[in-house]
Amino acid sequence: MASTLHSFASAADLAGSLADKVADTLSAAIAARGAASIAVSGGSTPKAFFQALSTRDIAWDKVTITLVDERFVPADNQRSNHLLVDANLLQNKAKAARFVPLYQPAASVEEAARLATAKSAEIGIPFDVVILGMGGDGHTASFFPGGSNLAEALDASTPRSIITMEAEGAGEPRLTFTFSSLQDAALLVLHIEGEGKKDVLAKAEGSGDEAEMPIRAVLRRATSPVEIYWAP
Ligand SMILES: O=C(O)[C@H](O)[C@@H](O)[C@H](O)[C@H](O)COP(=O)(O)O
Repeated sequence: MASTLHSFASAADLAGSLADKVADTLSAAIAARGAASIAVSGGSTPKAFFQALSTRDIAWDKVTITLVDERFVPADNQRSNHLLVDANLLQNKAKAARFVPLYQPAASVEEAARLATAKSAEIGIPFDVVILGMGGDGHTASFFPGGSNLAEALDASTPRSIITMEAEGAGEPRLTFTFSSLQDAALLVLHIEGEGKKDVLAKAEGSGDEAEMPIRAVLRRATSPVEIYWAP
């Protein structure tokens, strides 16, 4: 599917503009069906965007927030994406939103994925908003090159679910929504910052296997247009 690049002079300008766009999309969903959903990424890039979005005046009590992926660590662990969202997005007006975690206290990451899949089923499909990031290796969500379940994660026929992923660059075992769960969001955003990530994007947009740079699956096969938000 087509992608559109939205370039901004600064990260602050991007954060404000993306917060406005997401708030408008969530409000339109609430107006249409009384509810809205958003799945966000972790990492370092989205912090300013989360803080800007948390101040937007929308019916947050009608919004469900979840994560596109999570490290298999509890929410009090510094590596937790839940902790990042709690500290930066579930603040201010957005405190009223419902949050659905991916991490589940379970004997194994596989059992946690089964529990998380069951809990996420109540969110409804497709997501109204999905915010993806991208690593320097071309991963997105927890679709890492060489990942233990990468083929299953990227297969469009894999049912919408949360699966596990282990990979050299991932740190802890991961819990990740599948490509099929994310790729048809009403608003599908890839949020990247810095010249380095722009170079990675240019390489990903070129030829090569999806397995080498899994973001390619989104850029090439997502049914929704990909809105790329970039700032230096
Ligand atoms: O759990 C995570 O780390 C994210 O979901 C991951 O996919 C992230 O979006 C990229 O790794 C980019 O991370 P940065 O924004 O820190 O570069």
